[in-house]
Amino acid sequence: MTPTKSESLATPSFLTGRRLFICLTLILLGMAIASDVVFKHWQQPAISFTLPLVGTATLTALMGQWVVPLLRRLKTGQVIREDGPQSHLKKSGTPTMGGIFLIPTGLLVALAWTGLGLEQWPLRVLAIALLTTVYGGIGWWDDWQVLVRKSNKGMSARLRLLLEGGAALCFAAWLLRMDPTVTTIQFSWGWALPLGLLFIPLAIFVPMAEGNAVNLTDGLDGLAAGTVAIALLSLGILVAADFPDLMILTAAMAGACLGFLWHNHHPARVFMGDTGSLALGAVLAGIGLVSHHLWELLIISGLFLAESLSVIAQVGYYKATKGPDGIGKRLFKMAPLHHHFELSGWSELRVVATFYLVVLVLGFGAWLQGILPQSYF
Ligand SMILES: CC(=O)N[C@H]1[C@@H](OP(=O)(O)OP(=O)(O)OC[C@H]2O[C@@H](n3ccc(=O)[nH]c3=O)[C@H](O)[C@@H]2O)O[C@H](CO)[C@@H](O)[C@@H]1O[C@H](C)C(=O)N[C@@H](C)C(=O)N[C@H](CCC(=O)N[C@@H](CCC[C@@H](N)C(=O)O)C(=O)N[C@H](C)C(=O)N[C@H](C)C(=O)O)C(=O)O
Ligand SMILES: CC(C)=CCC/C(C)=C/CC/C(C)=C/CC/C(C)=C/CC/C(C)=C/CC/C(C)=C/CC/C(C)=C\CC/C(C)=C\CC/C(C)=C\CC/C(C)=C\CC/C(C)=C\COP(=O)(O)O
Ligand SMILES: [Mg+2]
Repeated sequence: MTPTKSESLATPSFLTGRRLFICLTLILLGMAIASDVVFKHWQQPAISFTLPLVGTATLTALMGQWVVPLLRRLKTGQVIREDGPQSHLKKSGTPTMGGIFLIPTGLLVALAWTGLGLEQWPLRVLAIALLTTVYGGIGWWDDWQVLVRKSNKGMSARLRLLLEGGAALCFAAWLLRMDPTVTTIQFSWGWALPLGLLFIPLAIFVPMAEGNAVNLTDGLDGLAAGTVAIALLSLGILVAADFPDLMILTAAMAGACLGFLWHNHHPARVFMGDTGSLALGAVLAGIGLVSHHLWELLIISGLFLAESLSVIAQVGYYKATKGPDGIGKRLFKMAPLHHHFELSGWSELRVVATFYLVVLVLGFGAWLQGILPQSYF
């Protein structure tokens, strides 16, 4: 029987959450192995993508076997917002705060691996781990407030942005002392932009932007963990040559996302919550800032940027078009962007698979634009 329009828009029959998870695992493994071959990491296995990726993925998946039931017992069931997509109401009660095992596992493996494997004190990894932990703590507090208040109103947005900004400022201060050359933004084709002290507001903006953007993206089963895993590996490939410690951090955190996806792929048994999403944005931002790869990070983060811009545009347009009745107009069926596709008849799986593809293309584009000869521009 031919599928109706909505069914054909919904999910291709072969696509299931588990198959999408397996497909993503194979893609990430392929990216890691190919990069290890190109960089000849086999000569020194401690410095590789594949081993920390696989090791952390396995560890995180095993951790989840214990933590997910614990979160369920602790009644950390997600409060689903009434004004979100109605299709999400059936997710009510899914344990959230899954970031409490995703983030520490990835960071601890990265610290141990770089400390032992590189025989150097992983100061850069430690600083990024600290920023990530603070952002995860802010997210955890927000998740906790939501659970305690049984409403989707967490910590006030103002307080949250203040705490995020403060943490980012401390990180920026450390970074400027550690590496004053970081104030010159490197673009491709030899272009550079010396920002001087203007680097400080940018360095505050990036972690806040990435953290909140990943938080907004964290709205469908497996969406945030999968897209961030791709983004991390894509960034890791770009920094591998000059920053082996940061390469290992990207592989470990991508592995943690992959292990988390074992529990979070559709239908999700756990959500990462703001605990995980804010932290994952922070780790992306920290690596981009420390490695002088903000331009490439911006390209790789294109989907996260689109999700944020969709919210900003929707709210701004709604407020600008409010009539006497206080009702405004909408640019999208619903923001963030993934909800717009859901309300357009796409199944959750179809949106997630498409968004994975988008981030893969962006990651490839970030790499390609860096190797194109300068003569082209
Ligand atoms: C504000 C925002 O963007 N929130 C999004 C963000 O929420 P967050 O708290 O981080 O979400 P959680 O992490 O707590 O929950 C995640 C949920 O995601 C699912 N999930 C997660 C992980 C996973 O593995 N699987 C999953 O399935 C699960 O359901 C979880 O519960 O991120 C969320 C995830 O992406 C987004 O869903 C949140 O977006 C919601 C829908 C939202 O409110 N977005 C706004 C941009 C918005 O306004 N959207 C409207 C639709 C809602 C609406 O009509 N709102 C009214 C009332 C607004 C007033 C109130 N929200 C407020 O803050 O004052 C409305 O009038 N909105 C219009 C557009 C508006 O702008 N009004 C302004 C404020 C005004 O002046 O009136 C839309 O786009 O139409
Ligand atoms: C866009 C950009 C680069 C701006 C720079 C801003 C700045 C301060 C610059 C100062 C220095 C200067 C003058 C620079 C000029 C030269 C320049 C711009 C160089 C560029 C160098 C470069 C390549 C930078 C790239 C940096 C980078 C990687 C950016 C990441 C972009 C991204 C992924 C997202 C951006 C999102 C965005 C447009 C704004 C985010 C605003 C923000 C911090 C938070 C808003 C969050 C939001 C939309 C909604 C809040 C609701 C929520 C998150 C949750 C729900 O809340 P509740 O329901 O639980 O209450
Ligand atoms: Mg959230």
